[in-house]
Amino acid sequence: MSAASHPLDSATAALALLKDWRDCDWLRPLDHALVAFLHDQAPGTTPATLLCAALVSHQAGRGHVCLDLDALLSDPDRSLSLPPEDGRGAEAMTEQPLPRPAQCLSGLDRSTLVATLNADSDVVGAPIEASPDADEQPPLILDGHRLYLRRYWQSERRIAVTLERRMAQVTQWRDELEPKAVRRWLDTLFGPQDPTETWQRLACAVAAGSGFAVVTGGPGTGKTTTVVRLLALLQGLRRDAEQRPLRIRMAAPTGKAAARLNASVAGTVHGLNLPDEQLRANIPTEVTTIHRLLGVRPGSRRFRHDADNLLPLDVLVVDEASMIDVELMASTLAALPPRARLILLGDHDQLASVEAGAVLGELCQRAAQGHYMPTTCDWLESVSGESIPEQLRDTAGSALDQHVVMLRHSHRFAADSGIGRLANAVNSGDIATAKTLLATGGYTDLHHQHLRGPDDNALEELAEAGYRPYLEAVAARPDATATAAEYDEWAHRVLTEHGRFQLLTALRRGPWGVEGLNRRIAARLAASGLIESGAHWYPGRPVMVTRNDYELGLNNGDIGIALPLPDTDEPHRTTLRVAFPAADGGKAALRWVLPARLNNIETVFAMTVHKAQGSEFDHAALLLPDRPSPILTRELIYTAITRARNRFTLLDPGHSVLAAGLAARVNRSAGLHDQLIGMKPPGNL
Ligand SMILES: Nc1ncnc2c1ncn2[C@@H]1O[C@H](COP(=O)(O)OP(=O)(O)OP(=O)(O)O)[C@@H](O)[C@H]1O
Repeated sequence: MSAASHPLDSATAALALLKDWRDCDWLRPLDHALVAFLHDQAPGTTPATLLCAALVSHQAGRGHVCLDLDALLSDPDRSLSLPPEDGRGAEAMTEQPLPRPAQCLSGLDRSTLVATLNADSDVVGAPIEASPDADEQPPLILDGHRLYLRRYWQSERRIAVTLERRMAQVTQWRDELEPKAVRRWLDTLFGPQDPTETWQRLACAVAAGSGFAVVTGGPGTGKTTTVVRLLALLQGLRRDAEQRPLRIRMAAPTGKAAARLNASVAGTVHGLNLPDEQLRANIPTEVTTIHRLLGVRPGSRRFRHDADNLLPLDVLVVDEASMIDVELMASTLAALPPRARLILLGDHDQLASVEAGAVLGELCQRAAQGHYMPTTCDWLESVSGESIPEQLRDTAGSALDQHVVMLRHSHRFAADSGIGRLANAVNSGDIATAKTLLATGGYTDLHHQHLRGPDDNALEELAEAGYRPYLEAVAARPDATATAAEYDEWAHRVLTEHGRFQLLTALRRGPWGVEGLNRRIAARLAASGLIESGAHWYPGRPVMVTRNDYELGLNNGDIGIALPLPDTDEPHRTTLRVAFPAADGGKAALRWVLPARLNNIETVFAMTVHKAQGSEFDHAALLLPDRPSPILTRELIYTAITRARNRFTLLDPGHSVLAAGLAARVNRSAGLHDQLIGMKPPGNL
C-alpha cells in the first residue's frame, strides 16, 4: 500500500488507496476513473468526498441507486461487498491487508460527513426540485442521508413525480366507472365468487379504478390470468360505453420473459369466458420487450419514444417488473401518455435487476400488509363484491398502498408441493422448515444432494442426466435430403428439450462459478461421447447472449444451440449455425446465426441465477458454493427455486452455506419508497 498515516489525510493518499483497491478488484476500474476525473475537475475536493464518490459508483455497479450514509457508517465494509467472490480480491483480504472502508471512516459521524460532502459544492449538489433534469448540476447529489450519482437521482425523482401525478387522479378514474357494470363483467369473467380468486378479483378492481397499479405475487398465483381478465374487463366496459377498443400493449424486460408471457397469454385469452369472439380479438396476445416497445436507438441511451413522442397506446402491461431498473422505468414512464394506464406485474420477492434499482421491490415493500384505506375498501367491495380483511385495513394508508395488490393463493403448486412449500419457507426466512423439507425426502419434486467437495462426481452425473435428452435430440439429425422446414422442426425439438433442465449457480468465477462449471460439464459430456471434445464450436453447444445485439435481433439472455445445417450447394457437407427461438417467442421461423457473427456469448451448461430470471425449466438444480458469499442471499435462493416447474434439486456442499444464504437479504439502497410513502391519498379519497 502507498505509505500514508491515514488514508484520508490527503487527496493523494485517498487516490493511492483507491488505486490499490482497484488493483485488487475491490473497486471497478470505472469507479476509480470517476474519482480521478472528479479530482481532475475539482482538485480541492476533500479525501472523504473522493472516497464516497468511489463507493457510490461501486454501489451503483452492484444495483444500488445510491449510497446510504447511515448504512455506510454503521457497516462501512459492506459498501465494498467484501469479501469478494475470489481471485486477487480475496487474496488481498489476507495476504496483503489493505485499509478497508471501516478504517478510513472510523471516527466520522453522519453530520461531519454530510458537512464535508456539502462543502465540496463543485462535486456534490443538493436536489433541485424545480429542474430535476438540469445537467449543470454537480455529478453527485446529496438528498438527506443518500448520496447519488446524478443520473440515478434524476431517474428516481422522475419516477416518483410521475407516479405521484398518476396516483393523485385516482378519484377521477374511479368516478368514471359504473360499479354495477364492473361487477357484472367480473362475474362473467371469474364466475361465482371463490375464495381462491378473491385477490385476483380485487386486483382487477384496483387496476380498473386507477391509472397505475402494481400486481405482485409468487409463482403461479395467477398474475397472467388476472391481467388477461382485467384486459377483457376494460375492453368490455369500453364496448358497453360504445367507445373504440383500447389500444393495449404488453411488454417484458427481456426477450425470454416476453416469449414466456406470450405463450401463457395466448393460452389464457383462448380459454376466457367471453360473450363473443370480437371481444376476444380485442385482447392482444403479442408481448414485446420494453426496449423494442420504446424503440432503441443504437449507440444512445435515449429511446425513440419519450416525453416528446409518446407511445400510441391506452394501456401498458409490463410483466416481470422486478427486473426493471430505475433508468428503464423512468424512460417507460416518460413515454407513457398521461391518460394511459400502467399495470406492473411481477414477484417482488425475486432478485431485482442487475442494473441499479429494485423498483418493484420498493413499490411493494408494504404489499403483504395491505394498508388499504376505508374509502378504498368500500369502493373495492362495491365493484368486486370482495371485502378486504380487517388486518389489511389502515386508516393511515399511503397513496401508494391503494395501488398495490398482492395475489396470495398459488394455483400452480398444490398444498403438498415441495417446491411451493420450500419457496414459501425460503421467502419468509424460515431456515428450520426449509431444512426439514429438504431433509425428509418426502416430496417427489424436491431433491437434496450433498456434495463432498468441488470434485464430487454427483454434480457431473446430474448435469449429464439433465442434458442427455437434448444432446440425443441433437444427434437425431434429419438426413441431408430433409427440407428446411424439417430442419427447423428438429431445431425446435432440440431447443424445447434443452429448456427442460438447467444447472444454476450463484457465482461467476471459481470452481463453483459458471466459468469453471462450464468447462467441467463440457469435459464430462465429451467423455460420455455426447459432444465433441476439444472444439470451441461443436454440435449441441448451448450459448447465451450476454449483450443486446440489435443488428442480429438478439437480446441479452437469449439462448441458442449450435447445430449442423446442410450447405445449400453441397447438401452432404454441413456448416454449424446457432438456432435461436424466434423473437418474442412466436412459433414462426427460428433465427439461424453463423457462430462468427456472435460477439457476446458464453456457454451455458451452467447459468447464474441472475441470468435465469424470467425463465422456467421443468427441472432446475441450484449449486451452492462451499462458503458464504455476499452474492448468496435469500432472494437468490428463492429465485432459483421458483425457476423449477416440476423438480428442484439443491446441490449442497454443506458448511451451513444454505443457512447463511437464507439469513442474508438483498438490501438495495434507494429512496423511491421513502419518497412515495410520504404521499397521502388525495383529500377526497
Ligand atoms: N383463478 C384461477 N382459477 C383456476 N386456475 C387458475 C386461476 N388463476 C391461475 N390459474 C392457473 O394457475 C396457473 C398459473 O397461473 P398464471 O400463469 O396466471 O400465474 P402467474 O402468476 O402469471 O405465474 P408465473 O409464476 O408464471 O408468473 C395456470 O395454470 C393457470 O391456469
